[in-house]
Amino acid sequence: MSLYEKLGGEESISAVVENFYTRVLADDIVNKYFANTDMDKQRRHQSAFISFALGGPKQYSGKSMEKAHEGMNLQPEHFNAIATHLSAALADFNVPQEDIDAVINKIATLKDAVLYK
Ligand code: HEM
Repeated sequence: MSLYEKLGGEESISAVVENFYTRVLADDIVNKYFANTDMDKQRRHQSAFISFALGGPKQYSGKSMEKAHEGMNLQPEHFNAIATHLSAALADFNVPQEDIDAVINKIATLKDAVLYK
């Protein structure tokens, strides 16, 4: 069973995304990047992406990771902050640590695509 299914599907994923974004927007290391972002649009994108990262049915059809982060020159500290907030959000929903580790490992495969663009 995928982690997506374990969490209970789309509704739970939306709640995780909501929790995740509350954390991101409260964090001065990363929140400045979202100052001019339409957060509803961003949430939809992230929701689709996270569904994919957790093994859900939704296909992400947005921009490539390189294009999505072009001009931001993101650094490892930003990536780590985002990963930490995602971990904490999943922990809030009682996701077991080994499942959280698997999600973070999957997300980490995108590091090169996202950083220094
Ligand atoms: C594996 C890590 C990451 C993933 C999977 C990811 C995923 C995404 C996706 C799917 C989008 C939407 C692209 C679109 O508009 O179609 C996006 C946009 C964005 N990401 Fe990330 N992201 C990651 C890391 C980061 C980090 C570390 C930051 C740093 C703060 C960041 C900041 C942003 C911002 C600000 C936008 C919106 C740009 C705009 O206003 O259009 N992302 N990201």
